[in-house]
Amino acid sequence: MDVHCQSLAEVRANIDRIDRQLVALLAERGAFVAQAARFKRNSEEVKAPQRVEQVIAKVRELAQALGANPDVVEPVYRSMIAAFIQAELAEHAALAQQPG
Ligand SMILES: C=C(O[C@@H]1C=C(C(=O)O)C=C[C@H]1O)C(=O)O
Repeated sequence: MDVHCQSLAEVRANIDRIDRQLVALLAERGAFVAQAARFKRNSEEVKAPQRVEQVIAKVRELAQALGANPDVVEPVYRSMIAAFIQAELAEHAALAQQPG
């Protein structure tokens, strides 16, 4: 991180720029999470707790490698995945209502 801001406004402009990128990535990630529902038989498979722990371990390693704080990244990811699981459960229930 080599940008040294000269004002709070400059800090916030950078945060706003990054938030736009993050939300775009969340939209893309969410679309793939929704597709996962098609390949699962029940809500336990939707929740996939072993996969959650794999993702957490992976992003903690990535955080170390990329200069992020793993103790910030982990709770952010746990919260994000919990919300995605709720959306995937809703998608799974909607698919179960469809004929065929
Ligand atoms: C997308 C999946 O479904 C859920 C969402 C996950 C995620 O957001 O990374 C991980 C595991 C599951 O809880 C999956 O099983 O891969």
